Amino acid sequence: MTTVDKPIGFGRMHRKEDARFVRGRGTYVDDVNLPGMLYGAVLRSPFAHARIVSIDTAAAQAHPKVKAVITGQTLEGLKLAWMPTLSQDTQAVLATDKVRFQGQEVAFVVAEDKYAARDALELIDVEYEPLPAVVDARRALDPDAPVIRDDKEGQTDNHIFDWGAGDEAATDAVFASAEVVVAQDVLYPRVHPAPLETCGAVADFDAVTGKLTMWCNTQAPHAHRTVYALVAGLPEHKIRVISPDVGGGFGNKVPIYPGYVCAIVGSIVTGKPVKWMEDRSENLMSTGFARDYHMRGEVAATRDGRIRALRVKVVADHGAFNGTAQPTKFPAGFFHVFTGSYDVEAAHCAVTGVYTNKAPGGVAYACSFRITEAAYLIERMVDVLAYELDMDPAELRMKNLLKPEQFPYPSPTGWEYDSGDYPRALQLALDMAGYAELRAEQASRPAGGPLMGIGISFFTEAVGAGPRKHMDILGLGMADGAELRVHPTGKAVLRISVQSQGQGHETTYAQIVAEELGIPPDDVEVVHGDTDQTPFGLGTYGSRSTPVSGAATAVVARKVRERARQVASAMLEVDPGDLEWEKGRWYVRGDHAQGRSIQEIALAAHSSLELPEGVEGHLDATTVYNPPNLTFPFGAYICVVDVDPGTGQVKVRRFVAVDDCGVRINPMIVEGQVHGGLADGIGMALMELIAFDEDGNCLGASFMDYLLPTAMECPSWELGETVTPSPHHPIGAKGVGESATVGSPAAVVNAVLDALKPHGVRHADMPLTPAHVWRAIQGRPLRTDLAIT
Ligand code: PCD
Ligand SMILES: [Cu+]
Repeated sequence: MTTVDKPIGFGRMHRKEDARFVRGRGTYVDDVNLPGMLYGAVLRSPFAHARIVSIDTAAAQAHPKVKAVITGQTLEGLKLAWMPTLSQDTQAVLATDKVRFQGQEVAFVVAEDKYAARDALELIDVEYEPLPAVVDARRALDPDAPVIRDDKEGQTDNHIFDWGAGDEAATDAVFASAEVVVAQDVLYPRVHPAPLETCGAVADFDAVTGKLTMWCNTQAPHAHRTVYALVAGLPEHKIRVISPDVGGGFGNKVPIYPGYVCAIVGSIVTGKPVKWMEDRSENLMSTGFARDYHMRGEVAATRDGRIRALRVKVVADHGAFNGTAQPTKFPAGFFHVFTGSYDVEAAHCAVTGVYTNKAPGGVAYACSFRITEAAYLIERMVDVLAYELDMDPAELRMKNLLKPEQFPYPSPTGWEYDSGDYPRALQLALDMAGYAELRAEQASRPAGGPLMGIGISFFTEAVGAGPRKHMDILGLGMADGAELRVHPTGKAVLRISVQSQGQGHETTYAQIVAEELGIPPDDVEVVHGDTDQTPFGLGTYGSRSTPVSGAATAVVARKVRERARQVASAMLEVDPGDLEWEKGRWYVRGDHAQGRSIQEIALAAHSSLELPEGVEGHLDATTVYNPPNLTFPFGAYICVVDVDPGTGQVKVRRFVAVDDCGVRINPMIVEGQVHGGLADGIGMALMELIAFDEDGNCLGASFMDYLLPTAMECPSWELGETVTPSPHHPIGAKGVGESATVGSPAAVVNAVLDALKPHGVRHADMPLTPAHVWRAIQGRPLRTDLAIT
């Protein structure tokens, strides 16, 4: 496929930011070096659960290069020992009373260089009194389970919340009369977003001006600034958060971590800038994990394969502090989109959140708040039903998919899917895969030999949070601002509140301006990631940038276009109503030659030209976009695997992915996003797992144990597309950044289990490592999340 160098608008344009990235000239947090800068390091708990008896910092303080040692006690004096989480819980910045997970922050050393800071950690003497740990979420509510959050008044167990959606009575009624009911326990194990760049910050507090400048690789600079203002009591206008180039976020860089607060305190107490960068193990052990949902799904159906109702119960492991990032009203995120892409009579889910002695998180790792868990569950359950009915999983899906004429579709759990043509996408995927031939190949395999499996998944996402009426984070509404200014010479600057972590926003947002105004994308500079330079907005996660900020960009460009019309009417001395727009130019209706380009108009807007009453001059506009609904991208995925029954080794032979994200701004970038997510899916389905032993020791704290997929595990992707524009989005686009991560794990797992069908295996949990597959074939599947089974 060809990549056009310079489309004026949508198209396969090379990424503008790559000019600096491929030359190694990006600026990441760790590239920020300030005069006199000091370095911080965190002392972490070796225990999952222990009382702190004493902390002796004298020897560390005496280290010649150490400038400060901060403990929970220091912070208590500043009322900073605890901070609010994004789920209205509290989290220890540095532990005072107890440590509650292995790797928890206990002390912070500030020194002249990073080596001295790390050395001094070993000089701190902490006396711990170990306590029994809660490791298994399903045991967290046992009456004899140790209470983890005894810091919280009135908390006498490990219960966080109960939440449900749908109509329980109606669902139970359908189940009571159903011809077929299948039930299955399904685990979505704890995984980690594992961005290549770990989390970090440089805090620079200027005692003279009282201004704090915080370089931090956050996905949500404005939200962070507001929270710092609230937590530290600093005036918000005296805080500047700069999120420079970010080496991957994947939800890991949404929360505020104790290290950030410590860097700020370190800078305040030393009067010097302080850098804190975590290492790989710290990132995997202590920052926001994802999933950890213990689900029980039930399907009620007719014998001929009509899905009638769904019932789900979930125990959600939130770790030691409820630090889940999601809109306030939704403690289980958007999990209630679990009815997926199917037309069901009734559905109900009940989710119970519990504390365990594990790192806090539950971040939306490529999943728009628990949508990945939901999509995985329903797609696994459909295959369990197919197994039970001995029906072809493609046929079963076709039979139950929503029909195009049902949109906008009100779901039984309260969503309104904006648009879709599901059968078309599934048919395209089946055709691309050559489904009938694959099944024929499978049927012709001799028994006892190598196994082959074909797995299908169909997913619907709800992305673009969100309408202010329903969605906020810590009380902050989820609308996003945009400002566009066209300079006298026709070049433009767009300022947006979202922040790219590799998605290519500097290119695609310039393309949206180009599409709407006809200014070449190279002439549009996109400014983001700096709270002093950009309008307020909640940041990039949940694939919300295109649905919200992309819409804001189109709207603000259209406002500028209307301003340009007024100026053009003065230039051409005609009524504005007699002007017609074509990309980049206003012209007189009926006289195409009489017109002015957007660049000519920009110059005139800054000139001495007499402008009509009420037109102020210059060419700029601002807007705040509050989306009317989320957007609902969808897709059909087919995975083909070969399984060696002797070793349990799985090889992904082919992967067909048909995605519909509405109008594509830059198809090349969209395909790159899909490639990344498909690799993610293979990783989670086959390799990735943060496991714990019975004492709560984290067993996956390096890339030797936490296995990431590489090109070796990935086939050459086969991509297809359909385009169903979002009816409420100004350019018809839907988010896509997370689609493939949401949709692909089920396709891989369904393929492996399809291969194991001759061995009578109906279900096995991720990750399907060789050992686990081999045991499943022997009829002895493992609990994958615990090393103790
Ligand atoms: N239709 C359409 C859509 C879209 N697009 C494009 O694509 C991209 C993406 O988008 P979206 O979907 O809107 O998304 P955003 O918001 O931007 O982003 C976010 C996402 O993104 C993804 N992807 C990526 N990539 C990279 N490179 N890196 C990173 O980090 C990342 N991450 C991941 C995640 S996870 Mo979360 O945070 O968990 O919630 S969420 C997420 C951008 O550029 C845009 O513009 C286009 O073109 N078209
Ligand atoms: Cu931050």
